[in-house]
Amino acid sequence: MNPVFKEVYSLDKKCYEKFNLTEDILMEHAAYSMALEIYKRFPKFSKINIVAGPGNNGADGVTLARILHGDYIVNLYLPLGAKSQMCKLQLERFEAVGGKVKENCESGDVIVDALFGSGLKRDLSDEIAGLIRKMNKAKAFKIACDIPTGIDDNGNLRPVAFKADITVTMGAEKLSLYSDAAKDYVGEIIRADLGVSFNKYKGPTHYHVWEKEDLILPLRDKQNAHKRTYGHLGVLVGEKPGAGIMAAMAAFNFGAGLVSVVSHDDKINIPYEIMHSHHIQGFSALAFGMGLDNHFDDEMEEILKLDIPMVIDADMFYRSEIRDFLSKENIVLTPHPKEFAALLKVVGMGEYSPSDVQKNRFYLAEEFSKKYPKIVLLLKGANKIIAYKGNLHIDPNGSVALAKGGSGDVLSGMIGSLLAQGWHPLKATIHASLAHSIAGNYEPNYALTPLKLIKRLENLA
Ligand SMILES: NC(=O)C1=CN([C@@H]2O[C@H](COP(=O)(O)OP(=O)(O)OC[C@H]3O[C@@H](n4cnc5c(N)ncnc54)[C@H](O)[C@@H]3O)[C@@H](O)[C@H]2O)[C@@H](O)CC1
Ligand SMILES: Nc1ncnc2c1ncn2[C@@H]1O[C@H](COP(=O)(O)OP(=O)(O)O)[C@@H](O)[C@H]1O
Ligand SMILES: [K+]
Repeated sequence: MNPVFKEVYSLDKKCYEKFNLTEDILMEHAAYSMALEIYKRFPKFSKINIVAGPGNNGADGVTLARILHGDYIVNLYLPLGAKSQMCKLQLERFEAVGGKVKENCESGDVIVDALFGSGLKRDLSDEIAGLIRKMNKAKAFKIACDIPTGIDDNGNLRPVAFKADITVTMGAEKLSLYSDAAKDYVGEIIRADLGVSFNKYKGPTHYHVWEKEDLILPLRDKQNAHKRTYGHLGVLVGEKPGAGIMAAMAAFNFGAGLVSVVSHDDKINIPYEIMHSHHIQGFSALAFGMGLDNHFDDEMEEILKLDIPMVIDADMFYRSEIRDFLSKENIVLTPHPKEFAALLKVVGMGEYSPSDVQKNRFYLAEEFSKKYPKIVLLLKGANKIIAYKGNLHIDPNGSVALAKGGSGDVLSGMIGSLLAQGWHPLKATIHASLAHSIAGNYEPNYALTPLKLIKRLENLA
């Protein structure tokens, strides 16, 4: 688990004021970290193109040009000139070691984007947007300095962005690098430490990114147990029975001792290992909403009174009864962006389109979580966001192979399974999410199906 930050200006400031470091020292470390990535990957005298902007992101790029000059063929291009004091100073130093600024972005083995970083304030001009498109088309290894140019503080594109193979991010990882929109642009994210240990540099934060290595599986650690030791999940099945049945199958494969589907349809076809119940009593956790439509409306009051953990999904976010569940303990909600927009409307938090939700994922998840601190919210997407008590936990480990009908039903079943096994709702949601993401990394990436995904839960240990 790694802390991430909305901004690092305050952390840089601490370096100057508390640790008596200077901008020059921080910048030297920033540039040297990029140089190391080039030394590691490319032989001497490879051709390195550095496109630098007018501010301190550009200054990082010019510093890199000076470090590499003599070992590599360095082409430094400054389409907007040098404006900040540091950028001008670094340019003098580059020229002092014999470097010459080029008139154009040339072809080469590496392109470094040091145009704009955390100072990007408005949409890029047509000229710079065109330059970035050209850089993206080049057949070169692409390095973004701090943040790929064009990605703003919220992780949105303005209106294009540099498509990096690696992003060397300065001081600490920024939240904006983990938006869904940024996922196709950041490449591998590498943190550069700026002259002090990260443990000294970092500060308190509400944002954390979870890594594959953090996964905890529901491995059984004793022999003296029986099926009820591992809980009994009930899954309500309604209009589209497949959704609930897949959730039930996922829950059984992820360790629940017993799984029942609750359905009023006597002819429903369910796998042999899953039980069929007509009643909503007797479970240690409940999962519902997937394919439910308006079924179980007569029983909703009885469901509300149950004192067991619940994972609620899909169709429930369009129903006004959802409001009653938000003051309960041990509730997990798993909307995708369109369902989250519906939920925000139902609870009176505003009218948003799914694309508004995507543009403001972090903000809206955080606001919802502050308003409903008892609820664990999992907002689905390319990078899943799990919000609890105003803190955001991000799971960026999933792949596009999961973009298939039924993937979300499997996730709800997995969360329900851990809830039934007695896990705290936050822990259940984070680790079900990680397991779902890891199992969802499948090649070829068009061929994953929910049943394969469920089967792959067997190979995570
Ligand atoms: N302590 C520091 O200040 C450090 C800064 N570092 C680097 O400095 C960067 C931040 O530097 P700055 O604050 O100078 O910001 P940037 O270099 O990202 O951009 C600032 C400049 O771009 C202009 N600008 C903003 N949006 C524009 C647009 N759409 N079109 C044209 N011009 C635009 C601004 O007016 C300003 O001149 C970081 O991303 C990082 O790379 C690192 O060297 C580490 C230390
Ligand atoms: N591009 C993607 N990259 C990573 N994960 C994805 C991507 N698209 C979808 N997912 C994941 O797949 C699941 C899809 O859920 P959902 O949209 O509810 O599907 P369904 O309702 O059909 O089961 C979510 O967990 C989501 O985070
Ligand atoms: K950049």
